[in-house]
Amino acid sequence: MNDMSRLERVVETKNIKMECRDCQVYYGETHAIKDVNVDIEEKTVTAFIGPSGCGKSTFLRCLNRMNDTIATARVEGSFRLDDEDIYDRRVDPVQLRAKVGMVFQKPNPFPKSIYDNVAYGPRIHGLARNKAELDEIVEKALRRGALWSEVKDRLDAPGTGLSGGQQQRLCIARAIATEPEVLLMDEPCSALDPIATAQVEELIDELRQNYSVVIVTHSMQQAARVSQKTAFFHLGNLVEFGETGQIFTNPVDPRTESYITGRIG
Ligand SMILES: Nc1ncnc2c1ncn2[C@@H]1O[C@H](COP(=O)(O)OP(=O)(O)OP(=O)(O)O)[C@@H](O)[C@H]1O
Repeated sequence: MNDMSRLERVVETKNIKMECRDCQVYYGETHAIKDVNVDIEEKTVTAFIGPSGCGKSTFLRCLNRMNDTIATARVEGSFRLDDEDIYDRRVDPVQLRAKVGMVFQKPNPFPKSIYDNVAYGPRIHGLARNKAELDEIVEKALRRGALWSEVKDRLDAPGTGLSGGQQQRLCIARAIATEPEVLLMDEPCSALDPIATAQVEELIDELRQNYSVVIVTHSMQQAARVSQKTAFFHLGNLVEFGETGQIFTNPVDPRTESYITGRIG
C-alpha cells in the first residue's frame, strides 16, 4: 500500500468515541460479560442485539457506570471516553452521566413539570446563567426531542400526564438537555406503539448528526433500520461486531446467523 492509499483509509475511518477493552462483569459469582472489546464510533448508531439474558443491558450500563449502582456487580477492564478512563477514581459518575446520557426501557419522567424534567440536568450542572438561558436550553432540547410543538403551551403540566410515547420523547429531551456526547438507550421503544416507535426511530437518526447513540433492542428490524454498526451478544460473549448491513446479510459466525434467522433467541 502506498502512503496515499493508507492516508485515504485513515480519513475514511470514523473517530472512536468510546474504547472498551477486556471487559468483564460479574454479579457475585455469575460471569455476565466475558472479554468484550468494542469501539463506539463518533456520530454513529450502534445496536446491541442478542437473546434475552445475553448481557446487552449489563454491557450498556458499563458505558456510564450505571452498574456502580448495583451492589453485587463488579466491572473489570478498560473503558475510555475520548482518552479518559471513565472508571478512574477522579471521575465523578454524575458528571460522566451528563456526558454519557441514558434513556431507559420504560419512560420514567420525574414527578415534576415538563419544563422541570428537562431543566433538571442543566440546573444541577450549572449550564444556564439565568432563567432566559435555561428557557432556551429547555426549548432546544424539546425541539430536538421532537416534542416541542406538542407541549409548548403546557410546560407547567406534569410530565407524567403525557402519553407513553410523549413521555419517552420527554426522557430523551431530558437526556440531551445536558448536551451528552454519547446517548445510551436500553430498549427505548419497547413500551411504545408503532407510531411513537417510528417517531423515536426518526429522532435517533437525527441525534446521530451530533452524538454517538448506543441502542439495545430486541427488534432486529429496528436494529437494521436505525443502526450503522451492530454487536451480537450471546451468553455474555460478544460474538460478532461489524457493519449492520454485513451482520444482517452476511454474518460470519454461525451463532449470529442462527439468531438473525430466528433459530436461537
Ligand atoms: N442486577 C442483577 N443481579 C444479578 N444478576 C443480574 C443482574 N442483572 C442482570 N443479571 C444477569 O446477568 C445476565 C445478563 O443480563 P442482562 O440483563 O444484561 O441481559 P440482556 O441481554 O439485557 O437481557 P434482556 O434482553 O432480557 O433484557 C443474565 O444472566 C442476568 O440474569
